[in-house]
Amino acid sequence: MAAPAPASSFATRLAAAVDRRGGAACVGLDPVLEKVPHRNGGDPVAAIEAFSLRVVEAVAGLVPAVKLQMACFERYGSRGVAAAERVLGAAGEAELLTIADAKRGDIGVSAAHYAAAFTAGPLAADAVTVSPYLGFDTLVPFREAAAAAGTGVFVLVRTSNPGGDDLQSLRTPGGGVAEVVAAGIERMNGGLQAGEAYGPVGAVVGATRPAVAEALRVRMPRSILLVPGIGAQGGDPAALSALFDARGHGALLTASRSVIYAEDPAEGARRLVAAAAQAADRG
Ligand SMILES: O=C(O)c1cc(=O)[nH]c(=O)n1[C@@H]1O[C@H](COP(=O)(O)O)[C@@H](O)[C@H]1O
Repeated sequence: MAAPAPASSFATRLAAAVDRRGGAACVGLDPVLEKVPHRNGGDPVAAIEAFSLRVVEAVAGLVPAVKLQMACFERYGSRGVAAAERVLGAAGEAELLTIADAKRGDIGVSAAHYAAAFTAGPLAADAVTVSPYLGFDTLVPFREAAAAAGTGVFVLVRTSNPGGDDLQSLRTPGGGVAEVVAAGIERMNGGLQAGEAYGPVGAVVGATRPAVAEALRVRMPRSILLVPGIGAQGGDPAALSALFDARGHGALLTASRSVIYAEDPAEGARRLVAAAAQAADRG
């Protein structure tokens, strides 16, 4: 028997959340012990968890989504992962959509297990980030798990870091590497459900190269773009208008350090939402 269809897709829930909060902004939870103000008696996991929960509380009701940087939790082993589970749970309860920024990428059965980890069970999130460099077949388990669960997958296409050029801009007979990845993602979103503008397979496109991001938008009309690189990395939200559709959907601007370490993270979140709303308005 076929699995029951999910109640609603990630794209639908994200669009509703963006409309509710007024802008397509995501706060990145990247807690780094040396930067968190309270050390919880020297227990690093307790400190980063408490900090993350405070940020979740501060930004709930203001932004549509949060993105948990799994590395910041996994480095502490099982206790860190347990903390990530609790932070994801708290964010979900606060009606924030959650993105597990895990950047996974592996073959066959390993990919299926990674996909299961982030769509069901204690680490389940509304979306997960993945790397495409082992080939498109490795993305299929993520797409299938996401389509079945009503969640999303964000594939790295053009990253925001300076070294993103090293591989992603290499030329191939089929175009630049990022364009080849974009074409593969576009194929994977084929067959949208009725009334849906975007499929379950989204793309990570850095804000630090707005013209490149714009060109990639055109190549992936059915992908939600997750856009890091504003704030601490210097990207300008005003340069990203073309990534949004006429309804202000289709892209999600994400920033971590500039919000969570702001004197008032709630104010940082409000500013981020306003910047995203302004960018989308001009789109
Ligand atoms: O996948 C990501 O989220 C990501 C992709 C990318 O191209 N660049 C990028 O910065 N990120 C992540 O986005 C966050 C950026 O943090 P800030 O620079 O502090 O806003 C970090 O968690 C990065 O790992």
